[in-house]
Amino acid sequence: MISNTRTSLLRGWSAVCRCQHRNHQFRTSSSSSSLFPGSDSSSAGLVLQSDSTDVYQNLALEDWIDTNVDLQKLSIMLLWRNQPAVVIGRHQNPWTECNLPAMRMAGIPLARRRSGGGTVFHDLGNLNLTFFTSKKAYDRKRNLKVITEALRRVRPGLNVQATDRFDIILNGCYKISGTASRLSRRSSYHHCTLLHSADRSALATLLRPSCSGIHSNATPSIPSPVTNLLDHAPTLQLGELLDALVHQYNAEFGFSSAPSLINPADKSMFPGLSKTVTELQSWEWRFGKTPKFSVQTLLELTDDQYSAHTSAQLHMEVKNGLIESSKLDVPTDWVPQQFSSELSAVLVGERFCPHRAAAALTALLRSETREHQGRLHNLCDAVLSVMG
Ligand SMILES: Nc1ncnc2c1ncn2[C@@H]1O[C@H](COP(=O)(O)OC(=O)CCCC[C@@H]2CCSS2)[C@@H](O)[C@H]1O
Repeated sequence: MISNTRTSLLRGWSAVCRCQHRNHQFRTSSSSSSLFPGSDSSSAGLVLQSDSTDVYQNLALEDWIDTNVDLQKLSIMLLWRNQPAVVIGRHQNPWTECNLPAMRMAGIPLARRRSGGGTVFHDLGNLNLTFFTSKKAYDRKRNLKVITEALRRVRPGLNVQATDRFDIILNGCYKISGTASRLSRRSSYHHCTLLHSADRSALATLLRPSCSGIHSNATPSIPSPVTNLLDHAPTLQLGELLDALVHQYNAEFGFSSAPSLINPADKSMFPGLSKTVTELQSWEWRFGKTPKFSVQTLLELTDDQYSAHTSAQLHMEVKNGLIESSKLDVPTDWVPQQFSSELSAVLVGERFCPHRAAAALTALLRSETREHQGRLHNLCDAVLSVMG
């Protein structure tokens, strides 16, 4: 087992070496021992840049490095960007954190990362930086200093500061960077965002709750006013920013690494990574990992045929993303009591997901007489709308 991991690790990283040499980007030698210094050598630093913009591949790449690379003597700064995506923290509830219907409509994926903390929006105007070190060398303040110093270097007029909660703010109040981290037994990574030119209106639209009435102790996000660097430094191109970050990382830690472009989809370089991608994409990870929660909400019901309306009370318990119990109180003069009970019963065991639940309800509706169809459909729609 150990030798397998080690073999693939060496294979993977000598491939990084090969790629560096082909591009003449690296000054160091191509032997894997220079990438994995022995116990007597001093620590080394690498700068990597992912050429993927797929959120799952990039999160899996972080995971791969964290598990497969010996970070005791090697620090890495990984730079990466994603196509539009919403990234929630490990212990968060996607239904309270993001606008799932709007994301579905726009084809924007939801990703759950391994680290804790709040929900952020990514697109190509948002740069992500991951700082990998040994647990001993873990130092978020110093990593953020790399960013603030790099910004001051390229645009001395920018007023940027790291805060006590490891955000970076501009002009004393606008957030440009958010932080999260993951510590394992011996290694650590600290990752953060940097808003260069992200779509702020998409950010505001997508980071809204999908439904109200959810009670849980999932980690809530801490919303802040955000801004883009480009709005304050209109000539600051991403390339210039990247160069400054690489320069400052090397200067801060005494390294001399030029960035290497890596492709997380390269199976020979990152064996096993695609399995993590599949896991990160799964419903079970993205939604099923949500801490247990309950929904208690009022449903507004209408009957267009008779211009009538009423309200119903819905109470659900959701565990591992699955409806564990459901209780629906609808006035009995609105729909027969039996239908509300059957509706609740049919949902138990289903995913708290409008598609799955809709399939279950369609079968139930088919078995009903035409008499109440309008109201029954409306009731089912109201229940489904709660699921985002
Ligand atoms: N991209 C981005 N950058 C900075 N701030 C953001 C961003 N998107 C949203 N926000 C704002 O931050 C809050 C959430 O703040 P909160 O402090 O709750 O959470 C975070 O900051 C988490 C940062 C995670 C960084 C990881 C690095 C690589 S993968 S994701 C949100 O409601 C918005 O107001």
